[in-house]
Amino acid sequence: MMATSLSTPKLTTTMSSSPALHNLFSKKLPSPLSLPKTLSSLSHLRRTSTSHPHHHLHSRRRFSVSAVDSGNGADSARHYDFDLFTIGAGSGGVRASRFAANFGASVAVCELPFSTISSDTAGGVGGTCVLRGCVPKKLLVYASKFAHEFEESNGFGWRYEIEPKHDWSTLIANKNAELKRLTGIYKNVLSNANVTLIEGRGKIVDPHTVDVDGKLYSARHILVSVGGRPFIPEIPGSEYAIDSDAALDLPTKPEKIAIVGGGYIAVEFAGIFNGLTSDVHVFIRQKKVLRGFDEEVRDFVQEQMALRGIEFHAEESPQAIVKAADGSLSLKTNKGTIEGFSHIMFATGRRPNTKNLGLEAVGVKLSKNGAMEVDKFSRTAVPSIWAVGDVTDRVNLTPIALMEGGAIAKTLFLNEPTMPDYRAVPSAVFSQPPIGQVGLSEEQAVEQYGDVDIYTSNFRPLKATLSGLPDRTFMKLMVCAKTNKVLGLHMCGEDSPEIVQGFAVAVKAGLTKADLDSTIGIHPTAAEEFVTMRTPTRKIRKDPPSQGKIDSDVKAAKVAGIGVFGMTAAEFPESTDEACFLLRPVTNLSTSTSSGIFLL
Ligand SMILES: NC(=O)C1=CN([C@@H]2O[C@H](COP(=O)(O)OP(=O)(O)OC[C@H]3O[C@@H](n4cnc5c(N)ncnc54)[C@H](OP(=O)(O)O)[C@@H]3O)[C@@H](O)[C@H]2O)C=CC1
Ligand SMILES: N[C@@H](CCC(=O)N[C@@H](CSSC[C@H](NC(=O)CC[C@H](N)C(=O)O)C(=O)NCC(=O)O)C(=O)NCC(=O)O)C(=O)O
Repeated sequence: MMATSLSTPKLTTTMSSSPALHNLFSKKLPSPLSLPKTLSSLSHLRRTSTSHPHHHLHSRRRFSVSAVDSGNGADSARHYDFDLFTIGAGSGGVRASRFAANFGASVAVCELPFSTISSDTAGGVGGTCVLRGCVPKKLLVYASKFAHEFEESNGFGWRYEIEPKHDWSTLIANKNAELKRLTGIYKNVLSNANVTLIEGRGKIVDPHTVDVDGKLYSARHILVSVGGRPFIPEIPGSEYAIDSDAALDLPTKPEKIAIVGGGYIAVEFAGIFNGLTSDVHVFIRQKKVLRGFDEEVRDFVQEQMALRGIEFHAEESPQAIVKAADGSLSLKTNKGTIEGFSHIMFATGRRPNTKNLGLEAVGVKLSKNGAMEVDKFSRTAVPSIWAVGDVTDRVNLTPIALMEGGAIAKTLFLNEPTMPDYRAVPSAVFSQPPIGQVGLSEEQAVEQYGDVDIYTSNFRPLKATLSGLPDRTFMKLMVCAKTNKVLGLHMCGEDSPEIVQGFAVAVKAGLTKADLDSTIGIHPTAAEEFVTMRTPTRKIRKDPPSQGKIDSDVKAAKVAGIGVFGMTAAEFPESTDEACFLLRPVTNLSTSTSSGIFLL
């Protein structure tokens, strides 16, 4: 999976609203009271199966044929083929389906046949993350990193009799074999959970019926988890462009590639192809990459990538692609034409995969970019139809789809109405060097809190002293001047995703700067910098202390709670910090333009 974007808004404390955040928070929740009464019978069955694990299947059957009012428009006397029918076996769909089955529900999931490239007729169990996103991308990142490591090794005394050569076809064949293994594993995961897998294209024909290639299946609940697809803007010659699906499965290595876009996918693939020794040009319509990320991190990563040989073309928008007689491609932009590309890749965002699913006909509401609109429990306007993952265009990341899928299963089949928790979502960009981050950027922290202490460390890592390469590492903390809470923690440098995952636990648990100061470093590591930053690089104070406007706002928030669009104070986290972390994920939402919290 890849769940979604960088058109990230500047957060404000006003009522200005991000469409995506609005989606996330403004929907009126069908009262938990209207959740299926079947929940109580399921909960009973679950207890039965817990005490007698081997009675699990028996329990499931009894549940699936039970005729109980579902409170979701289901006919109480009706028999359904399944309690849950899931369309799409990606991260969110697999998670929801197998958890629901473990909770005693009878579950089917339909998915298209396996292919490395998605289309209207091909997909595969595992979905975007496993087959066309996170996993193959990371494998290619691993492949490409060796080039830098070979270079680093020289300063440590390594000599190669011949230059290491890379064999593209070995990499792609091994990667594809791994994808086939993984799709097999995911099929087993489903069958071990007693989920029925149906191969084919699902289309909703009524609120309780799915048509899979002409065969009808009825279900008490339908879950749509079909993900998204790469989006290429229509410009003359766009048929010559490749997207990320194709870029992960090219028959030959690009000699010279143009990558259009400055988001996650663009910077990750720029690193991949650069490491594998292609000549890489990145075209961004902004001044710099990764809109929505911390400004210093954006500058730093772009500078480091440029030092490794990637050429950035800032403020250049694509206008046309022309194919020459020799097969080479030219990219025409607002600033001129660059010739001689073997490949032109567009990494210009992804769109929800909602075409031809029958959604609008049954009353499901779609947003302007085709995303399914859902409430805080991932339920659509049609009470029996639910959606999770990238198809809802909330926070388009695999772990979020997993969380949403797990929450649905609990809500429907464990009698535990569960809202996904979007606070302090950490994320990484597997650029080279990679980025890890959790919480607010400096810009967001200042916007939300006013008085913020910024700690930064920009250093030459130990490894670079002998490698002689110009590699540096950048780390940054945003600390609330009033509460001492760590509002944001960012790192760009080797291993930063691995390092930040650990710190994200602490940030979610309410990490303060004092906690960091009292922690002993592990020496010598890059990570120890986070516990040895003693002096703020700068202290930002929005108002003179006596005027105290921000002070009183923050106090008000603490006393009265915080609202985020449609959420009531009761539903919302009590602390200001949590509210701001809740907003953080919008940096991953492609359609957002602005967002905010308001104080009650
Ligand atoms: N490591 C991870 O967690 C990863 C996550 N993902 C997920 O996948 C989603 C899709 O990634 P990605 O495709 O990079 O999308 P993003 O939305 O992150 O970035 C799209 C980029 O394309 C630019 N762009 C959009 N339209 C045009 C256009 N018409 N002409 C020129 N430039 C354009 C945008 O510019 P502008 O900034 O001006 O809008 C932006 O730089 C991400 O949102 C992310 O959540 C993907 C890969 C890895
Ligand atoms: N994190 C490790 C392991 C990677 C990993 O988790 N690999 C996955 C495949 S890709 S990842 C695909 C993704 N899985 C996950 O994200 C794993 C999630 C975590 N373990 C958890 O339980 O939350 C997913 O779609 N999950 C659906 C679901 O869990 O229901 C796997 O299944 N490996 C088995 C194997 O190799 O034998 C790494 O990066 O090295």
